[in-house]
Amino acid sequence: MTSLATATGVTHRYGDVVALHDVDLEIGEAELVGMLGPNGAGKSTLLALLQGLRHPTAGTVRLFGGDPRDAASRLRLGSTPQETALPPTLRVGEVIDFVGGHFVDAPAGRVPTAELAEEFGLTELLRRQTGALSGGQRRRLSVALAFVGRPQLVLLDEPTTGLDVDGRRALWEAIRRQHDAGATIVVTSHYLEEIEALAKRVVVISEGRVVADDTLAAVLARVGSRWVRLSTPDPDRIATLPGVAASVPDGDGVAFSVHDSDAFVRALVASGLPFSQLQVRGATLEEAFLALTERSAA
Ligand SMILES: Nc1ncnc2c1ncn2[C@@H]1O[C@H](COP(=O)(O)OP(=O)(O)OP(=O)(O)O)[C@@H](O)[C@H]1O
Repeated sequence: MTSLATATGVTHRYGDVVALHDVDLEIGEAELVGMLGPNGAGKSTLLALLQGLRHPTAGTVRLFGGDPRDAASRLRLGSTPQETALPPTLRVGEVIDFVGGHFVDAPAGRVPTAELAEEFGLTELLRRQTGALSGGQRRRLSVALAFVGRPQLVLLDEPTTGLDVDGRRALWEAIRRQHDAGATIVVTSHYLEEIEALAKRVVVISEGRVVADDTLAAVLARVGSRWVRLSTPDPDRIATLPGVAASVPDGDGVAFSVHDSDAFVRALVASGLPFSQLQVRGATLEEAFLALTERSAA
């Protein structure tokens, strides 16, 4: 795997606040990495270090093999911070031209304005001043700008915050297309379904530490429990079967949290207790996220 960005033994302090503590992270070519963590976990700080906006208190950060503070190391990097200020009197097309102008001599050149606008659903807005855009339209433009220099690595900090459901899905599609076309992407989000929809690898950060870094499937499997949902007139007796950790009402049925769903189903059948419409499912990313972040905070 070719490494595009690495953090090795990185600690970052803001005065007394330790925002990151001994973090290791490697972003390889062609990855689409989802970064999750509660508010204040350290995600934005890590992205700021990877793009040379901050320098670690301890440890090493490399971008394309160089120091991210050197402009030359950042030529193949695109990013959208959590908040962007756009010049309000410039038109959308002018802003794209302006930012794109920085990349005309970049190794891969720049994406033509019309093409970028088409990709991010901005074509109808090219002549509109950015001050007259809605919050969602501004966000779409900010994300589009990250891609104007045909970057090899793109860091997106909460790209879809403030977008409605359609806007969010449209942006996911655009991000996926950019990834399929070769871009390596790191995306932070508070929307777990966004990470589930986009990411192949999930990095969970809690209180400045990486508490999970694995494939989405492996992170889900880290939560050892499964849910067995069924309809029954006798939920209380089923809840006393061996291996049941919890039971909660679920629609017109009951969901039982168990560690070994096969053993539970065998015990259920052997018990002779009545049931119907049995379904088994694994943990959701939300459950995995809560379990991982609670465990690290404990
Ligand atoms: N400029 C700063 N000065 C002082 N403390 C800061 C600064 N920036 C961040 N912090 C602190 O560092 C910690 C990590 O913040 P960071 O913004 O990296 O978290 P985050 O995971 O991106 O959070 P969120 O999901 O809320 O955006 C927090 O405790 C935050 O208050």
